[in-house]
Amino acid sequence: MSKPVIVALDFADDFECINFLNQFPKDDKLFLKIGLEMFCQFGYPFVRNLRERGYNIFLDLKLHDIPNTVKRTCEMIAQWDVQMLTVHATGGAEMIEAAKKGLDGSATKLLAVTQLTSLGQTELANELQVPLKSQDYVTHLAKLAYQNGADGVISSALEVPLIKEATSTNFLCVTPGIRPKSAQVGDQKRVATPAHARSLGSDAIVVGRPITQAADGHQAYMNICKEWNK
Ligand SMILES: O=C(O)c1cc(=O)[nH]c(=O)n1[C@@H]1O[C@H](COP(=O)(O)O)[C@@H](O)[C@H]1O
Repeated sequence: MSKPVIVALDFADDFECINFLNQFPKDDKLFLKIGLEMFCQFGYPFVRNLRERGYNIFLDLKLHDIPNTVKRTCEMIAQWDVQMLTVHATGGAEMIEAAKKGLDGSATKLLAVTQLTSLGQTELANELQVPLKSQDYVTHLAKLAYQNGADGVISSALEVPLIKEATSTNFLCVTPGIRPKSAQVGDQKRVATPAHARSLGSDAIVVGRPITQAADGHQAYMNICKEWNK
């Protein structure tokens, strides 16, 4: 699969979401992220519906619980034929390993969220009381995820070269916090443009509002793809 631009479907209702998708040509097999907002409202039937329409799905549930609970949840999700699933790396080694075991036999890639892109160095130090530089914390969590069977991580694009060096070039780095030059940064702290993310070695970028809230979502998507694939 070529390196995808994953569109984060953070919509308040499914009608708005389907209208958004209808702007795209039918044969444009998008990679879509279903996150907590839509999953909490529409659940598995919504995931199944989009899979049946031929979209690739990144199910972003950011699981974070005791190993047994996460394993059993992953066993269920393993039946859903989604391409990617997230857990929080801070759930620890045993939890990551349990998640991977739960997905056993499926093609679903397990991605561990490191430091959310909405958290910067100040929040890490003051709120979370983590006495590390952001890049070291992210790299540490990526190594933990790698050593315990995850297929990759979610990080900002800025940490990708360090993660690849500390793990493997094949360890997937999927990066949200993407903002084209003209876009508003909003609640994101560690951001990069599509072109910068590409040059840093991201395997896929996740983009929400710069596409979903654009006046012409399809055009915004095309512009980002063009910059990403340059
Ligand atoms: O796991 C994620 O996808 C995620 C992790 C992270 O660290 N930062 C982050 O922004 N995300 C998700 O990526 C998307 C980014 O959306 P925009 O900020 O609108 O582009 C949202 O759906 C977030 O839930």
